[in-house]
Amino acid sequence: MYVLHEPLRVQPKCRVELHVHLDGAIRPETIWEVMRKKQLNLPGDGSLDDLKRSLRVNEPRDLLHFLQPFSLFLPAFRGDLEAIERFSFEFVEDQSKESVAYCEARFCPHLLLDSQSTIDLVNNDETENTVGDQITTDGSNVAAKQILEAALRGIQKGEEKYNTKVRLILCCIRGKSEWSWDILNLCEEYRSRGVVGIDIAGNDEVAGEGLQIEEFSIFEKAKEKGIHRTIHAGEEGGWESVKQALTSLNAERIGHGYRVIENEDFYKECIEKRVHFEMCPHSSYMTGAIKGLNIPSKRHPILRLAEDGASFSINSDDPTITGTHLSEEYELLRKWGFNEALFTKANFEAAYKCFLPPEEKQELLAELRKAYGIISDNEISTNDKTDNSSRTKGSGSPSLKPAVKIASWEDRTF
Ligand SMILES: O=c1[nH]cnc2c1ncn2[C@@H]1O[C@H](CO)[C@@H](O)[C@H]1O
Repeated sequence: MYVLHEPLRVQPKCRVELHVHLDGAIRPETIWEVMRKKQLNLPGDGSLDDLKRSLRVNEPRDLLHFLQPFSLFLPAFRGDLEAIERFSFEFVEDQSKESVAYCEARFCPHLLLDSQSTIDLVNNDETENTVGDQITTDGSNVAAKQILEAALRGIQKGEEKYNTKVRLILCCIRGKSEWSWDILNLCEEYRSRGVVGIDIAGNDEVAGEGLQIEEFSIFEKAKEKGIHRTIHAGEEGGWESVKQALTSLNAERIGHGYRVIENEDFYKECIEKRVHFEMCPHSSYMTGAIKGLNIPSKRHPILRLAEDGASFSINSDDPTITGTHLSEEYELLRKWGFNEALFTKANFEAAYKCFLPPEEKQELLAELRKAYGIISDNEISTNDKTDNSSRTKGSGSPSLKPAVKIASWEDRTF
């Protein structure tokens, strides 16, 4: 139960976001400027409006289609440390405006290697590869390490200015196993310098055979080394991919995971084990994840998770592509009947499940308690905090039950 000194309100620094792609959250204005400066082909008549239209995915199709716009704008940033630092800095400013106290942003430095290592994720068309610390003699080939450091510089400057804490998760990419060891090494090397975890993103269709044997050993190693792990699963892949992420890949959290509800027994097991799901409402439509759900009910899985007291967070995924930010995610959920108690719970869940070291996690929790006017930790009915035996089936508190008004995604209003 929540004890409040005053009515809940969205005030600065009361949200925690765990799933947003740094390269999927670049401002269209910045993309436009950088592309113009480099005289790269802009879509349509070259205006910012036409670029925005091309970046945004409006029709729910599939993940492949959803990821298409990345090939339009990522080349503009490849190997450009200044531009990478800039969008990372701007990212923190944008997060601060979204009332975010703490955020874990993810990206794959290798996707931003310069043009010598051009890779088109959508067409899987690659010319040449470089890894971690290779730099050509003329200095033109920027290494993954430098890309990462540029992002970290931008983030640090942003943090100092806007007082929103941001840490990075580095993504392995499906079908790009050759980068994965390098990514693990970067996670280890930069663990006390802003990197808090490892992920697997990308598209199964491009990868063809899905995960390679590499990923299994890498995630085993990550566990051994105490590197935190989250994995994209149950978005395009079925509930089995969630199971694989948890059992074979040692995932601590699941990126998306909507399709977990396709298997009732496994879903219940996840609830019992307090598996955390990083939910991204708008993108869940645009990637076709919701359309493809193999369940009789037409309700969005987040409503089910909320009712069942599951551990989940609310996230924006790829604002550049969806055209929506965190506030719009909250707005959508509010239309579906989410109340302030549910939002509060989701933010505390995110804080408990975040990858910060224990001391910093405690600081974050204290900051949240202050923001929400909560007196004591014992009053917070989040899953990690509460003794399970004292919780009834469901959220544990009637006040946390959403009064779901819009129950089917056919009724959704964007
Ligand atoms: O929803 C998603 N599912 C899977 N992969 C994604 C999603 N959004 C972005 N990326 C991929 O992750 C890379 C690193 O940030 C992005 O470049 C994009 O290709």
